Amino acid sequence: MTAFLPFYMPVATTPDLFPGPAPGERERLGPCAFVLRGFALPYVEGFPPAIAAIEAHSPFRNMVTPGGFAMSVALTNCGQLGWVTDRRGYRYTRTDPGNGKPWPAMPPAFAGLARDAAAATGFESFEPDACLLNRYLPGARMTLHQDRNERDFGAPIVSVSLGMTATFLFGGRERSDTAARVALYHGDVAVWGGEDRLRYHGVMPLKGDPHPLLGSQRINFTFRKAG
Ligand SMILES: O=C(O)CCC(=O)C(=O)O
Ligand SMILES: [Fe+2]
Repeated sequence: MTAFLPFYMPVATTPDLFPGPAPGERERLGPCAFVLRGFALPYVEGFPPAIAAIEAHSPFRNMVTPGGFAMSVALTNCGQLGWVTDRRGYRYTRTDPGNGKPWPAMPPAFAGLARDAAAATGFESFEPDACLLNRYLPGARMTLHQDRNERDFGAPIVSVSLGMTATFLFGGRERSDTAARVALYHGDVAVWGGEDRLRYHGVMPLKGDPHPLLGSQRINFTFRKAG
């Protein structure tokens, strides 16, 4: 079980604007799964305008699952491929089904963050072609699932958290495996790949205090090599 212990235990939390473990810490969730605390912080200054530009082109929307339920998380995409769901299933598309146009380009700063986080956890030359943006308002959640609509499971998943703190669930290869609960704070980056690539994961209903910069929401970017 040692592989599932964090490299470093969290240190005292900062009581003010940015709660949670100190930036720079690395926690290990599995042999090839990590949380890099605060890794995104040096990159995020230009992110709010970039998100606004993506949103102006391809708004966040609550898509419907194949089972007919509207997701509580609202999503949009940037990059060559975008993840979508409707009654026909889950898949990647080159165009936004809302407007028929290609998804907005992935800003170079987003791709740079994804590459650097992947390299920092041993996944060299990660070139994401898809960036899913998830917006959680209080109460929104993501049930346990595997990310398995990508063509090649050789590339990792790089997942960036911004805004309100979330409780991330990181389970095993089977849906019934017990999931670890990991608080993800503004600026944290989770990376999982290799033998951990198909681990079940999800997010508990969002609750708690608004974030000083982003208010009452959490935005998650999930970078993938989909095509
Ligand atoms: O919001 C998160 O942290 C996880 C998102 C996720 O698992 C997904 O979009 O597939
Ligand atoms: Fe996922």
